[in-house]
Amino acid sequence: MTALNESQILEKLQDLPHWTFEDGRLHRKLEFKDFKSCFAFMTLIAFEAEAQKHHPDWYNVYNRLLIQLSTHDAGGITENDFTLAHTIEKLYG
Ligand SMILES: C[C@H](O)[C@H](O)[C@H]1CNC2=NC(N)=NC(=O)C2=N1
Repeated sequence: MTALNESQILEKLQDLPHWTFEDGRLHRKLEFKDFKSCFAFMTLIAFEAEAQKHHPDWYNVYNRLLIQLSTHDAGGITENDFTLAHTIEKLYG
């Protein structure tokens, strides 16, 4: 899958108002009630990531989660990142 250029990325981000494009990755910060609900959500994403064969880079501190999406194989952002980002938004509700 080919990497999208910056204007394509910014256009697609219009549909993802909580996401930003930083340091070559799509970023989303999420906050939960506590660690348990955060980790439960990470588990949901993990199963979706397996199904999509596309996996997030992420960083968790207690109830906070930073998700950073990119396509390692393409060295940039691809449709796969946007598909996973939309899945994450849907699951977060
Ligand atoms: C073979 C396997 O599908 C690939 O290595 C997948 C796995 N998950 C992946 N996830 C992400 N974020 N980028 C990739 O390039 C990638 N490649």
